[in-house]
Amino acid sequence: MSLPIAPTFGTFKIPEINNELMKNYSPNSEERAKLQTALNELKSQFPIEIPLLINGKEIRNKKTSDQKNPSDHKNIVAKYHEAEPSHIEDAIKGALETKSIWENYSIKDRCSVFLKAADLLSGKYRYKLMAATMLGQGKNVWQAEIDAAAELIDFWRFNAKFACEIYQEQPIKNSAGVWNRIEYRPLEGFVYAISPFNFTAIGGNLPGAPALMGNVVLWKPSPFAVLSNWIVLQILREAGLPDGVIQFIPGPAEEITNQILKSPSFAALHYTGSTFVFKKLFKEIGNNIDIYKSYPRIVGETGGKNFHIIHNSADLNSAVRQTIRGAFEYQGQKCSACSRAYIPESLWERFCLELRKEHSRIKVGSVEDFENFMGPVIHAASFAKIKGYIDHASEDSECEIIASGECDDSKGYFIPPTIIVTKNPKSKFMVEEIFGPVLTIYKYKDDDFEKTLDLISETCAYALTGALFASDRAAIVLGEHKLRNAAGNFYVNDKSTGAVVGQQPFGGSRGSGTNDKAGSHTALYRFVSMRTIKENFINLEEFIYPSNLV
Ligand SMILES: NC(=O)c1ccc[n+]([C@@H]2O[C@H](COP(=O)([O-])OP(=O)(O)OC[C@H]3O[C@@H](n4cnc5c(N)ncnc54)[C@H](O)[C@@H]3O)[C@@H](O)[C@H]2O)c1
Ligand SMILES: N[C@@H](CCC=O)C(=O)O
Repeated sequence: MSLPIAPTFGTFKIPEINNELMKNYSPNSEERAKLQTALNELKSQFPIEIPLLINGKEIRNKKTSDQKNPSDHKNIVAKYHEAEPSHIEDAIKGALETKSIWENYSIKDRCSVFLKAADLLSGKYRYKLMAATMLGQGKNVWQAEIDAAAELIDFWRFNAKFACEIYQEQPIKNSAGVWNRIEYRPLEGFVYAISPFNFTAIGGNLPGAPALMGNVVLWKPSPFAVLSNWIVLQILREAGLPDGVIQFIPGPAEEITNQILKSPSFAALHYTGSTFVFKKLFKEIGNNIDIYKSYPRIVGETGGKNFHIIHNSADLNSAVRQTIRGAFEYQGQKCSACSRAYIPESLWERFCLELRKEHSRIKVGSVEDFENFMGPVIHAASFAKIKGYIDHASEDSECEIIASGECDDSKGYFIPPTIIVTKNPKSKFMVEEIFGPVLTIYKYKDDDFEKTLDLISETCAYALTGALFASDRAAIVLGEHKLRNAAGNFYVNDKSTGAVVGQQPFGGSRGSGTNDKAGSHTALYRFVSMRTIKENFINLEEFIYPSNLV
């Protein structure tokens, strides 16, 4: 393809951007019927073969791996081809060649690709991508709608708006005879995006956001989300994304990453996943620093140990229901999931009673049965890890399990929603990210509300999300103040999950990430390198300053 030197005769204004309207999938609704058809169609094609995509070419390698349906692990959703070193080499070379083409697309053209992709997803591909997310990643209908439809559409549309606003941000002063300008250059080199299994939207955003800003990207999807991520890429291609802008390279994470991080042209990491892996990559990038042409940007959103604190002035019924949603939706596999809760002594009996009552209404099972509030956890290792925590709690003298059920992996990886009461606020159940449907609660004395706020902030290494439930304004003021650094997303009388793009920019600090806020201007700034241009219109006729005169 030749270089599209396309002058734009105008400064264009992006169409008005709003959040995608959620569909509700109630019985007999049109959307429920369409989703059911998409599920049937997709299942009839299993296992779907997924190639690598490098420079627009689909590559089928001898080495493949399977992505399983976590609701029914004998059911293979996809067989995906794995990248080898020669593919990574080609992907880097091809991306760097494409760079000079893509970065010459105007912002209008780059935005148009993503806005069109959002419209394709809102209509033509909505149910297909939801079906892939349900069957491949174990989300029920509601969770799939939130993620694979609404959130990804919002990421693409709002990022386009933010990008246009960033471009408009220009120096506020010009001296006489001078025009100062700021250019938002894409990074020199390529961006490496590594995405997690748990959000199809994050899969689409990690390579999408840097690409929108004019970068070329190598994208390594999670092995447990390859199918949905592949469909995301097809949508972007249909929307006009040129070949080579996003190279799709599933495969062995460590080998692929080691090779990529040794390239002198590595310019940025856009990562979402566990804290452990992110720290490892951060160190590796540091160790390789002399190799790189520029200092790489490192953007990482990682784990959480998110809290709910209930003040004795809270609306108890609402706090209980928000806690059920926050802790157990998508089986607690949101980085934002509530996994520790602090309840005042005066509300303890009623809170526990209500919590158990609501817990008994939770249905767990295959995501194809729309009645189920919870589906499976993602894979066998996750099942074993979470079950290990529950087994441990059942033997721990400081713990009591007040609600649970049978862990059953005979067909799918099903873990019951589990509520543990602990006497030890620093026990592993209050400190470690379990990433499953396990909520641990701790009783505090009403008079110790302030001390409990300090305890929450000091308990663990994470600071992603948290929620305070209270009607007493003084308690809200105190909580907001004392928990300032305990969560990057802080909610008052709402659950710890469910950030919406354009409304609650998302991310945490401390061990939870670099807090660059997915779905915001800030995240996009990380993928540009500003150039200041000063143009002088007045010729200099004398170099001596008045102060040099005697
Ligand atoms: N803060 C956020 O915004 C956010 C959002 C979603 C998920 N998460 C976190 O992600 C985790 C769950 O997702 P997951 O199970 O996919 O995480 P994970 O860390 O197992 O995997 C994330 C990605 O890293 C890759 N990876 C694994 N080992 C690697 C290595 N040695 N080198 C390079 N890449 C490697 C994986 O293949 C995957 O693509 C949780 O900790 C959760 O809190 C955080
Ligand atoms: N942004 C999502 C969480 C993403 C992490 O898994 C939320 O706010 O619940």
